[in-house]
Amino acid sequence: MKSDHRPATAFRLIVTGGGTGGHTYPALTAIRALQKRLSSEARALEVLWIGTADGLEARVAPAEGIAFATVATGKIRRSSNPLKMMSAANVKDMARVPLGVARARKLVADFQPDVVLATGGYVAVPAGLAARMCRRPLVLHEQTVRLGLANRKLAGSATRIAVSSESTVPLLPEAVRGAAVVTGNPVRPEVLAGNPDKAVEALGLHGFDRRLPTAYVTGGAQGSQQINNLVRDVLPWLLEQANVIHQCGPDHVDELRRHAAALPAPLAGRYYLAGFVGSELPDVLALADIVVSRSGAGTLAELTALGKPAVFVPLASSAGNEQAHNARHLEDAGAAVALLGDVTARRLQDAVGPLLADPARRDAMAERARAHGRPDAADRLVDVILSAASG
Ligand SMILES: CC(=O)N[C@H]1[C@@H](OP(=O)(O)OP(=O)(O)OC[C@H]2O[C@@H](n3ccc(=O)[nH]c3=O)[C@H](O)[C@@H]2O)O[C@H](CO)[C@@H](O)[C@@H]1O
Repeated sequence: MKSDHRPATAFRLIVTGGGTGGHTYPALTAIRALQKRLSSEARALEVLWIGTADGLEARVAPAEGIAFATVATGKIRRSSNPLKMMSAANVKDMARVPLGVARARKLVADFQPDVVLATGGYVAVPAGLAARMCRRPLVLHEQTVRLGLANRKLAGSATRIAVSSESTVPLLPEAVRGAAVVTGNPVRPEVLAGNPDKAVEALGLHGFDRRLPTAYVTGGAQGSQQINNLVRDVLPWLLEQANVIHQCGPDHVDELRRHAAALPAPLAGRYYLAGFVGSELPDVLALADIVVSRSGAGTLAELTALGKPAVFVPLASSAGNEQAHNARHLEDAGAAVALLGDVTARRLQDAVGPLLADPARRDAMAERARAHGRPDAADRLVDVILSAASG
């Protein structure tokens, strides 16, 4: 018998963005949330991710079974010195931009997406421009308070600009403000579902003293030399009162391990070093009573969605000093401690010590952090994508 029910056509999405975790994970989370929404309507999703060969997205997308294509991009190294801006590396990279746009244009023309979603990072520029050339709806997602460089370039071409904070809207150029929608910054759902005991098992943390609080120290995907040095300087003191999981960046593990070899036995058992925390991240966050961290937008979205007391050591050279802004914003809300300016080991001790000693203070801070979380950000971004597709 002939059925009247023809399968609805698949929704076709091109995602572009990446480089760091801050641009990659929101894209991944949006894809998964869109998939879930569409499958509840018995509709399929077809996705193509356009990224760079050496960014985090080149590992994340294929691991999730997402079709992945690369384009040449121009990574412009910012400098206040105009001579440095014209460095050989910058000039060479700028020359690659037209190549990237041409390739992206072909990819977009062939794939015919319903929407192109750009989540920032310099790779987003060619595919974003290609969306406009091929007259496909372009949705930008911005994680930070001020638009990043790629999103600034694309803002004039965007159908919608999804932003993570209300305070972004007045900072947008007036001509594009009408396209802004506040969604929040999507957090991977698994990050919100960690289990502390699993972290102990998976990482073999059997030397941890569970009567003590646990501190998770993280410098972002590459690690932070500054945070590593600070922690190294206070390590014996810190381990007297806490277990410590220290994510230090893949390039710094050996050096820190050599340093830790001098720790006496009970303290050494309470110290766990990792270059990068992969699938265990949710469980590590669940185990953590406090977090010492850079204040990138992705990390902040996760810590506020979870409600974790944090001590932030912002990256001073982040674009527009946005990490300092992020950290100060949460400190003003009583949800974190922000160590701005010159951070010494003494300042870190003075910030971390009272928190480790006072569970009630940690709880109050966690509560205030949670008030800033937006666990529904992925769903809101899906609404924006679907509405952009329907014109
Ligand atoms: C140096 C730089 O340009 N930083 C920017 C970059 O941050 P960057 O990507 O470095 O940092 P974010 O805090 O935004 O995101 C890091 C992500 O990686 C995850 N993670 C980290 C370490 C680890 O071992 N395992 C792991 O999974 C974190 O949980 C988080 O999801 O993009 C952010 C969002 O646009 C900006 O706010 C930052 O200023």
